[in-house]
Amino acid sequence: MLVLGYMSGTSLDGVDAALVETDGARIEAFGPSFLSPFTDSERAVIEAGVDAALAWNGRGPARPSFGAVEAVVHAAHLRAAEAVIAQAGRRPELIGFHGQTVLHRPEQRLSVQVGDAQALADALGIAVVAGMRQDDLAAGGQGAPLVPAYHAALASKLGLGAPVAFLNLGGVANLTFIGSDGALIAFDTGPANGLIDQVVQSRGAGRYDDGGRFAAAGRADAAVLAHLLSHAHFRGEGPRSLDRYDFPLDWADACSLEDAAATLTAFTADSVALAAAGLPEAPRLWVICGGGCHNPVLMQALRDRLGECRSADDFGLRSDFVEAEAMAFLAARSLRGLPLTYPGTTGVPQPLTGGTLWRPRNGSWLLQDQ
Ligand SMILES: Nc1ncnc2c1ncn2[C@@H]1O[C@H](COP(=O)(O)OP(=O)(O)OP(=O)(O)O)[C@@H](O)[C@H]1O
Ligand SMILES: CC(=O)N[C@H]1[C@@H]2OC[C@@H](O2)[C@@H](O)[C@@H]1O[C@H](C)C(=O)O
Repeated sequence: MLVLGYMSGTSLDGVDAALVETDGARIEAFGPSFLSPFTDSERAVIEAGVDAALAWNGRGPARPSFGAVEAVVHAAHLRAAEAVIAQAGRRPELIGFHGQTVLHRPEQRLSVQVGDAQALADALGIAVVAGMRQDDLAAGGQGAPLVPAYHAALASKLGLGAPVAFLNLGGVANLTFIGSDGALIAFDTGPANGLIDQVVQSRGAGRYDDGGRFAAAGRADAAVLAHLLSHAHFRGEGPRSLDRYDFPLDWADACSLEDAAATLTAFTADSVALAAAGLPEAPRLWVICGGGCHNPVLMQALRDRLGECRSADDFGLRSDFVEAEAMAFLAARSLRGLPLTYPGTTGVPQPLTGGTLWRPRNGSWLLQDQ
């Protein structure tokens, strides 16, 4: 069936939408994709929601209202749907909806994605699967990362020999390892671009380190790097999944933009290398997805530490839409009751399905037999 997957990631650039033809077991074909960018005022609304969520932190006083964020998220998803449906000339039968993460606190069994799945189903007249992190958290998993099942399906579709790793470089970096015995291991390795973006934005120098030009002109500060790498996460004491806001940035005020960018680029690469060192086998190939694969300085830093690293685009994939495609694939799995998460991915005790199905109250429900 044709499924529309959505992802609005932690970098707050916009909503990614991608169509995938899938039965939830195999990827049959890729349909059109579209990034619906947030306007500056929409992004400001989401940032205010993230700030409110961080101040609340999952503990009293009362949970803040995310109504304004919900409205912005909803509008951007409708724009994205309109674009991909027009390109495909066909309507999807199902939607996988992630929503906008404003807070991720797995130790409190809490991960907050803002969005109104019922409103989306009603507006588009298409059934929506949402809340794919929630059953996993309730069962003692981390609720993230969710994409490994899709990475495994991609590895199989492309015939990539194991051991192989996928690395997503968004705000946070998450890795999926597929071992030669078929083992699936996944976790967030540390930051990817989120901290770099924060420093660049705080200096009024754009939204991100375009092409890695600031990092290329700076020098990594070894003392700061050692301090950052002493974080509990890298001693295996932290959770397997991270929030974009989990690492300190106070030190950056004392650095030039270039040196801060160089230090943070090295931090991302070093934290992936630390994760790689703990894997049961060294991957013979790293497939890199997410916005970070457009940063040649970061890609070179990874190659220096890991060996063969290739952008997902080199395999005919769409590096910027892998997460959105994954949400489509997972929605189809959810509908069939197939596992979304595994002990080796989120730490859930057994392979577990998840997600809630929201049928449109006013439109045609195309999957009536399910
Ligand atoms: N040309 C480029 N040069 C350098 N960095 C880039 C470039 N293009 C994108 N990026 C980086 O990629 C980021 C966006 O990546 P992506 O869209 O994968 O993140 P996300 O999906 O929002 O985050 P997450 O996966 O953590 O939820 C940008 O914020 C920027 O840091
Ligand atoms: C809570 C949350 O939204 N986490 C994101 C974020 O972005 C990258 C990394 O951190 C990953 O854990 C996750 O997204 C993808 C889709 C995942 O769950 O696999």
